[in-house]
Amino acid sequence: MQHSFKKRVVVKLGTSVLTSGSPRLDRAHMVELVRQMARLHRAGHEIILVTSGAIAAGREHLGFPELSDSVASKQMLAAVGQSQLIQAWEQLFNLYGLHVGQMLLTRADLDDRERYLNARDTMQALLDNRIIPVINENDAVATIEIKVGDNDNLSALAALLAQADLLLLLTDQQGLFSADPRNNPDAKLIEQVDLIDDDLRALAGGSGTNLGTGGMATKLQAADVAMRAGVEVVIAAGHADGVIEQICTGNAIGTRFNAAASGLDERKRWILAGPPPSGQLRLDDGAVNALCGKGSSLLPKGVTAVLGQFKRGDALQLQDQQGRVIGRGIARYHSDEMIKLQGQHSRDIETILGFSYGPVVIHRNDLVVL
Ligand SMILES: Nc1ncnc2c1ncn2[C@@H]1O[C@H](COP(=O)(O)OP(=O)(O)O)[C@@H](O)[C@H]1O
Ligand SMILES: N[C@@H](CCC(=O)OP(=O)(O)O)C(=O)O
Repeated sequence: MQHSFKKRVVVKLGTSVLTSGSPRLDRAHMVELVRQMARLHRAGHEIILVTSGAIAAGREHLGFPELSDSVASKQMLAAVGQSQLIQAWEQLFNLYGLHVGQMLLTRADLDDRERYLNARDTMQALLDNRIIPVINENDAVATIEIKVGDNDNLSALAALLAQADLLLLLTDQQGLFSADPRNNPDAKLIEQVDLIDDDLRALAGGSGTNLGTGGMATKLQAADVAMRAGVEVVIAAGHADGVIEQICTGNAIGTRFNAAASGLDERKRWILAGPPPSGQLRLDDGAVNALCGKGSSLLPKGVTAVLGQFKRGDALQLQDQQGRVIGRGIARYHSDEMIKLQGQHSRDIETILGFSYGPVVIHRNDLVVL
């Protein structure tokens, strides 16, 4: 095996790959995937596994019980299945003398900066000790409000948390096609993507089965976040021969999303990964140019509208006059204060509010332009 440089790789295995489309975990195929990951690990790469399949494994372990479609039933299946799943991974990696460490995450663990840093430190400690982090969403306890909701987006967040070089989204298709190949036999594989725009998003449908969550749509969301943070992304078939090794050694396979030229620093990765926006700011053209072109901070003068209720420290979405999203940032002022400051000069902040947290409403260190 030829390896140009040692990579930190997040491998996301969808339910579709782990069950091979059947109602059971396909343990024979899991062995093959572990063999590839273990070989890469031995060659010096660092592997982080994001595994789906807890709910499928729970169903299988309980003998396919007749259950209602309630959240509680799914949580019960996830609780049973997650322990089956982690045992399977532990046993399989043990065959190669490797240990795994389980990290069950929810969005709440990543939104809060303190908890995000804790999770990052745990991941780093596992990797420093050559242990394979095995990640899934904490489905057994996570309610809809605090869930990431799908493992594609969760794996992108894991890639940001770990500052990975590469994210592999392995699924039951060869990659992203010009239409869902399940209903469009003429659909063509898209081999290379430099920019994810609305036209591309329109091609990506939901899951074609009731096993997977999110389909290609969530894979594109994940790829978008990861590539902006400087992580290369490949969507490929989990059953293609030696797929993980092939991708890690640079072979063209599946759909490759080129990473943005420069990665983001640690705090900006968290802004991108972390909190869903609590509100929006609409900006005038001058402010949009200053942010996008010159990397400036946002001054109150450039804000034309304040939408939503937010506190100082909350994440905000930034839009241009046409409502297009141009970035994300952390608010320096409360929404009530921001309303009073919009369109005003920075030197008047103290007079208007009776205090000041400084002349900018979002500092450039707290800002990610998309
Ligand atoms: N443009 C597209 N290209 C490829 N697959 C697509 C596309 N649009 C929708 N899909 C569907 O996405 C499915 C893969 O996602 P999903 O079922 O969530 O699997 P996983 O368990 O691997 O996450 C495919 O089986 C396919 O039916
Ligand atoms: N966390 C869930 C899987 C959620 C999910 O996104 O599934 P998939 O689309 O198959 O990657 C589970 O372990 O069953």
